[in-house]
Formats: sequence, C-alpha cells, structure tokens
Amino acid sequence: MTWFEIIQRSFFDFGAMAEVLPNMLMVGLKNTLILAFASTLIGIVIGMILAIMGISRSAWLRVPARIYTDIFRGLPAIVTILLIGQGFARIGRQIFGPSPYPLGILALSLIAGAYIGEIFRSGIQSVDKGQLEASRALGMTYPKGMRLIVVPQGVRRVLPALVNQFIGNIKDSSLVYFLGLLASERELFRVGQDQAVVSGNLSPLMLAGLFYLLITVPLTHAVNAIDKRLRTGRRPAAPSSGLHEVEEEEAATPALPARGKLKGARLDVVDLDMAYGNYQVLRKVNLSAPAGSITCIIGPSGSGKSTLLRCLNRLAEPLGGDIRLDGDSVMAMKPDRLRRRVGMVFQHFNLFPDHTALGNVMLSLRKVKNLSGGEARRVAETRLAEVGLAQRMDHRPMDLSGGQQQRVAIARALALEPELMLFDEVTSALDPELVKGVLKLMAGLGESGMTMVVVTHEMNFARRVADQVVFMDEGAVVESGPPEAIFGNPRSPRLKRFLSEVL
Ligand SMILES: Nc1ncnc2c1ncn2[C@@H]1O[C@H](COP(=O)(O)OP(=O)(O)OP(=O)(O)O)[C@@H](O)[C@H]1O
Repeated sequence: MTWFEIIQRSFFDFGAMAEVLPNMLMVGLKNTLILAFASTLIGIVIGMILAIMGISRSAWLRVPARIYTDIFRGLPAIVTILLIGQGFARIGRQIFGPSPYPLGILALSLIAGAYIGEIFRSGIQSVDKGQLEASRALGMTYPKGMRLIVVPQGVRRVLPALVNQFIGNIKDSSLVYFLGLLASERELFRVGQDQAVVSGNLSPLMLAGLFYLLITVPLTHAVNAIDKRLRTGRRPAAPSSGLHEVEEEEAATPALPARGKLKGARLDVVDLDMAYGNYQVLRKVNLSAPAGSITCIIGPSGSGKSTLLRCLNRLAEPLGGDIRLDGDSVMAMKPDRLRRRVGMVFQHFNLFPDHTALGNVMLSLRKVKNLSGGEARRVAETRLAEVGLAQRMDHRPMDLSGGQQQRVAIARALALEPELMLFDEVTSALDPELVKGVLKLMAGLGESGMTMVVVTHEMNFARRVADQVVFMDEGAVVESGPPEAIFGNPRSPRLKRFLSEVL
C-alpha cells in the first residue's frame, strides 16, 4: 500500500463515514448541540449574576464572585467535569435518575458561567461612564439606567466573545464522554470514537471533526456580520459633514418654543460646599438666578464650574449648604424626581449610540414619564423639529455631525420640559464651524422662559446672551454681575487677569 492509500484508508474512508453518518446526525450532533446550548444558556444566567456581583460596590458580592470565577476558570475543564460528574453522581442519580447527562450539562454550565461572567463584566465596564450619567440626568434611577442603557450596550459589545464561548462549549462537550454517557446520549466525538475503536479506522472521527467545523465556522462568520449590523444600524451612513450641517441649518429655520412658553424656576444656591475626598472643590458658593434668566459661569480650568453644575441636579452630592428650586430644597427631593425638573446637556453629548435621534428623545418620555409610544413619539418629533432636526430623526448618533448630536442632546433634555437647564461646556467638543449653530439654538431657548445655567468658554456668547455672568476661581465665586459689568468693568485682579488671557 502506498502512503497515499494508507492515509486515505485511515482518514478518508467514505464507506466507514457513510456507515456512521445516521448515528452521527441523530445521536452525536443532537447531543452535542443540546449540551452546548443548555450549558451556554445556564452559563449566561450564571455569568450575568456574576457580572452584576462583580461590579457591585459591596465586597460581600464582589469577593464571592471573584472566588467563583478564579476557581472555575482556573481549573482544567476535564477536572471540573470529573469532580462534578463523579463527585455528585449519587446526588445526581437521586435528582435526575441514572443518566450522567444532566451532571455533564451542570459542569459545563459552571465553567461557562465563569468565562461568561468575565465577558459580561468587561463589556459593561467598557461602556463610557457618560452613558450612565446621561441616563441619570434624564431622571432614570441607577438600576433603570443600568438595565436600559449600560447593560444592553455592554452585552452587544461582547456578542462575538459570547459566541466564542458557545463554540468553546461545543468543543468542551466532547469531554463529557468521561462520565460514561448512555449510548443514546453520546455526543459527536464519542460517536466517532466508538466507531473508530471498533474498526481501527479514524474516518468516523474525521467525520465528527467535520461536523464540529460545520457548526463553528459559519457561526463565527454569521455573528461577525450580526455584530457589524448592530454596530452600524440598518441605514447607510448619511453624508453629513460639518459644512453640510451649516448649510442645512441656514436653509431651515428651527421653530423654537415661543417666547415665554416654558416655565422656568428660580434657582438659589446658598453656601454650597463640595469635596472629592479630602479635596475641597466648592467653597461657600452663593448664586441666585431669577426664573427665565440665563446665567453664564466662566472661570479657569479646574475652578469647579462643572462640579457646581453637577451639584445642581445632584449628579455630585454637595457636602454642605443648600440649593433651592422655586424655594424648595433640592436636597430634600429624590434625585430622580429632581432630575425631571432639571435638564442637563454635556460636553460630549452622551447620546445613546444604539438608539436613533428619535429613540434618544423618546426613551425618557417612555421610561421616565411613562407616556404611551404614540404620545412620546409626537413630543419627540416636535422637540427634534424645534432644534432643526426634522430630517434626521431616524439617524443614529454615529451618522450625525457633532453639532447635530448636540442638538439631539438638547432636544432630549427639553423633552422632559425642565424648569432649569444646565449646559456644561456644550460647544467645547465641536468643530469650530458648528459652534455658532448650537450657540444660536441656545440663545433662542433662552427666550422661551426656561431658566438656564451655562458653563462656557464662549465669552462672546456670555457677553451677548447672559443676564448675569458668574466668575469662579478655586471653587469660589469671585465676582458676578451683568455682562457689561463683568466684561466692561472687572473689579478683582483675578477676573482682570482671566479676561486678559481669554479675550
Ligand atoms: N470625580 C472627581 N474626583 C476627584 N476630583 C475631581 C473629580 N472631578 C473633578 N475633580 C477635580 O475638581 C476640580 C474642579 O473640577 P471641575 O471639572 O468642576 O472644574 P471646571 O472648572 O469645570 O474645569 P474645566 O473647565 O477644565 O472643565 C478639578 O481640580 C478636578 O481635577
């Protein structure tokens, strides 16, 4: 016999393959798929619980999750399968009967859970922290923000890794044969091996290998395609350059809420203190903004402007002092209730990337205000039209320019009809040609009757639009007054120096 014939007979004996094929399909393939599916599903449940425990602030949850993960990820799969399958054989028999099959699934699930937990945890932790912050600023509680925004994004990111785990389970299911499965419970490998042992011919094992590849290779490619679709959405990316947006904005005149249509609240900040650990960031800040006014906060980097803004809706918790909305102390309100009255727009937009512009605006209307789908859509469409985005409602954030994204964020905050709107350096991340459009929109909003507090580096905007300008340095208000006084007649040397540097 030539080498070629020896190899052909050992590995590619099609007669032997045909003989084993029915058993391979009806018994081996079926059992492999059941073992892999069941252990992946149970592993996903275990993994999600481990991930949530793993990111918890409580060490009582974090430490057990860590120990579990270290053990089941550290042990070779075969050791776990033998320990569970044989160690619990008696208990297993009492619960499941004579079959070792359920214990095999249990062992595979325990192993898969440890890996899937780590996959979920890293996915959830990789979601930008601005996402949770935006959901909370929209009035969602921490669990709701995690459930609706952070966890779905984290899970979507790890979809390919989860499929890898499923493929791992398909392969690991071949180890369960150690437990002595009944003839009807044998999986692909064992069916191939049985036949190979009888005939001394490896072709049935080759067929089993082929089946493994037939499942795993298309699956990998399918999931990559699904992942790409989820990432980019169904729409092709629209051509949307900054200049395109400027043209578009100049052609369309946004129909802003009519003058005095919105009801603003009076804001009073009294002796506000705030610290990050031992680092005192705000020192006895006092500030009053009449209903419907625009207050611009200016000051050097690190002076505490953003922190002050974040205290106003309690994204940061003050250490002392008080904040009052129309005389009511915000410290006595539940933070999610407070945030329905106080909208916030962030420097980096923090739009939800998996939702369209319309979806971004509708989400809090549905989930926080509990409006019906139709009603939420109507409000969201009106708000988006007001900021000049009637034509872009079905676009995802990644298909919008920075300026358009910031308008969606403004529409999203406006949708809850806040009495106070906070703008945190909302034009700082925009390309220069887009800044003007967003500032114009904000100036227009200022006339609608809402109270606005704007942290900004745009001195011309502050000079032109503000009712009062507050200059902060080193966590304290150094000087405040009407823009003419602040810019035209600064009194303190610090303000004089700041203005000489920025103007
Ligand atoms: N989460 C945090 N933990 C610890 N320190 C922080 C945190 N956030 C801000 N700080 C510090 O608090 C100080 C005030 O920060 P803040 O962002 O309020 O200033 P800012 O005036 O808004 O500055 P910028 O204009 O650069 O945004 C800075 O020194 C900053 O490093």
